[in-house]
Amino acid sequence: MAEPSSKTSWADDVEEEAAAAESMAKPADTVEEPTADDDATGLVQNEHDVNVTLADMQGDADNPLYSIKSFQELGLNEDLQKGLILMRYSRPSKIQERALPLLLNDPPTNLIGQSQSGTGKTAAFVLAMLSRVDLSLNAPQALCLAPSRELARQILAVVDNMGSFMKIKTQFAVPLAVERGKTIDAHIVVGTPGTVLDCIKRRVLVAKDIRMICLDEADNMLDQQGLGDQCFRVKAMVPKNVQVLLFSATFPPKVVEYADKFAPNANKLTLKQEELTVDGIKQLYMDCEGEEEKYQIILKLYELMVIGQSIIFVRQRRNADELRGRMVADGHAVSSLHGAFEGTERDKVIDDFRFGRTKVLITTNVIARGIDVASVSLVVNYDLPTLADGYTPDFETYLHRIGRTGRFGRVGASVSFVHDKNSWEQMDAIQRHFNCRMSRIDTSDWIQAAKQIRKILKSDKSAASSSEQFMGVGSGN
Ligand SMILES: Nc1ncnc2c1ncn2[C@@H]1O[C@H](COP(=O)(O)OP(=O)(O)OP(=O)(O)O)[C@@H](O)[C@H]1O
Repeated sequence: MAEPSSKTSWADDVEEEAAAAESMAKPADTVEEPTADDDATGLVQNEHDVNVTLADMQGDADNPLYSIKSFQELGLNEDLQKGLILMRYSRPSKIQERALPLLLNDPPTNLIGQSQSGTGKTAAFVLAMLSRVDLSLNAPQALCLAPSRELARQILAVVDNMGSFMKIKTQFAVPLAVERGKTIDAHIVVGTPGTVLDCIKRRVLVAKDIRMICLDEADNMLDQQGLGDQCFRVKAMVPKNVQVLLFSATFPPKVVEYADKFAPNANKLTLKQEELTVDGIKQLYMDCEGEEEKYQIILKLYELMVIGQSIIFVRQRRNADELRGRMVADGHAVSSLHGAFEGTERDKVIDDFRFGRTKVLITTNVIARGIDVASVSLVVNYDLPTLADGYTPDFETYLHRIGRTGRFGRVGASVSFVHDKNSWEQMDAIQRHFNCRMSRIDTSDWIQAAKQIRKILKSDKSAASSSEQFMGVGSGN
């Protein structure tokens, strides 16, 4: 495996997980890893302030949510169909409609699935996992790996909800979540790679019946030194004929090699670079005089606007702590979340936000990917995302960050702050990379600026991407 690239603070947060798992006490009875030569949480969320006209979008052939088939036609069993009714999913999105037949076909074939943020990739792989497990066998059969505790927890909730009418047993596998001295007999295990690897090595998780392994945010995991290595080690410890699923909104060229190695001969559902952005997310920017003015502008934004829920992304943990401290001192009710928080503390912060008890969340890249809170209508890039050098723009993270709004056809806006030569260059590069244009919000006239943002957030229908289409469906394309 080639040297993975170094990433931003997101990497710090997830690598902590890896380190924590490694440091868990190892009883003598551990499983030897093959060498390289061997080949309920019941989360629900509030949806206030969100308008969506799904029927129109699902009938529009150019929309990522478009579908021509029903879930029944996709051959899902009755219990799963009941689960979908419970979750109020009436029609599959394009990625669900395309991926499910490929995933459920026999003999099982690997799949690399790409689709824009918020278009329902989770349901696609969760339905596949739930369809493949044999409930009469009380042993782990499907593993789902995600890069953060929050995302693993969210996926687990989807498995539990969708599987409500099945006698499915699930297990959360993140640091300290697996009870000491117990062997995992759950059918589906969802966790972070370090903990899952540790469970297998300690024989807490017996991997011989694993038939499916799914990586969510696969590009991010395979691209990172610690996580990528752990994912490959987990895969080396499950049966060789396992069906591998890789899902993400982004698969940058530098990761394609790892993806092909991890999921050989896969069917591929991919997007072109210019199809990656969701048009329902209006991308804006604000021109700030300097670092201090960024703060004055964020205050103004929250004073003048009534925003459903919003996420403010900053570069590092200390920036999150500082910004939160200042905003709280200035009378704003904001919370913050980053990798230095303890597990249960992290759960509380994210749950408070998910249930609408808090409205503004300041965070690092730790929740840039996958987190699904429907009523987030604004994402602020207080600091634009960069690679570890602090200068090169991190295109994928930008896309995932803004994708925390505009979920499944909803309308949302992102505002990026630019304040110096570097941030201007980064913004330019992002626009060129995605062939998109960010609109300027004039902060010298706040009445106008507030009107402009309000108009965007109030529009009741997104113009979801018109150029979206899947390419290269077929083995090994
Ligand atoms: N067929 C459907 N009908 C209605 N809602 C759906 C359907 N499929 C998914 N959703 C909802 O759409 C939202 C986004 O789905 P999901 O989180 O799976 O997106 P994603 O593609 O994985 O996004 P990301 O790239 O950000 O991880 C969720 O709230 C989910 O419940």
